[in-house]
Amino acid sequence: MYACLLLAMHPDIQEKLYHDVVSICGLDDPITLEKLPKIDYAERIIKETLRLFPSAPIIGRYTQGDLDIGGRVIPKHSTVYLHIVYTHRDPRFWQEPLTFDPDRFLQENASKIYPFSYIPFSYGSRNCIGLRFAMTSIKIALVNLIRKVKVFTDYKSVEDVKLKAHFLLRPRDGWKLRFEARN
Ligand code: HEM
Repeated sequence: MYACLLLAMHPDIQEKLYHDVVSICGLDDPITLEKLPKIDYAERIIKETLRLFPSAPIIGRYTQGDLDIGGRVIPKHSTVYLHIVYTHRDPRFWQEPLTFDPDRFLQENASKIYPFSYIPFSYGSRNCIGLRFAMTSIKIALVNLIRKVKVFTDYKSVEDVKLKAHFLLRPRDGWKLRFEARN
């Protein structure tokens, strides 16, 4: 849904994705696993969407011992919350953090991404085991949708979308999305 919102706010990116998808998969051909890697623009769009709107906005950890982070000590038996949204929008790590730019995830730009500044699926031994399944299913859903419909929204910018965190990240004022069939 957030990818739809961002594509609706950026019709140029939506059109580029549409043309990429149609040139690789046609209007009705099944989206096969062989074709999926070729639609790398969709993958970059999803990665950039998960940067701006990580579905799991906050994760928690419990310290089993004192934890020294650059001279600041978090005592043992503390619960620590990591705010993924803030990390993903931190201007120390991301240039123009609120700009939707899928090309941040082009292979040649990947080296500029500061380590651990991008953690939509967390990191380490307890990271998301559904990562690949999630990326593949989101990609298939998005690609299928975008070749059939155009998406519109009343939101003008990322800043416009006020957030609330239930268990998952939600837009406080609703999705404000409209879909129109392509002919
Ligand atoms: C966009 C989709 C998804 C996102 C952004 C996401 C994100 C995350 C994050 C951030 C964590 C770490 C939680 C923590 O460290 O406390 C996590 C854990 C987990 N995720 Fe996902 N997830 C997604 C989809 C899925 C799917 C589709 C599945 C299952 C098919 C799944 C299964 C799990 C499981 C089982 C864990 C716990 C792993 C553990 O504790 O060892 N997730 N996910």
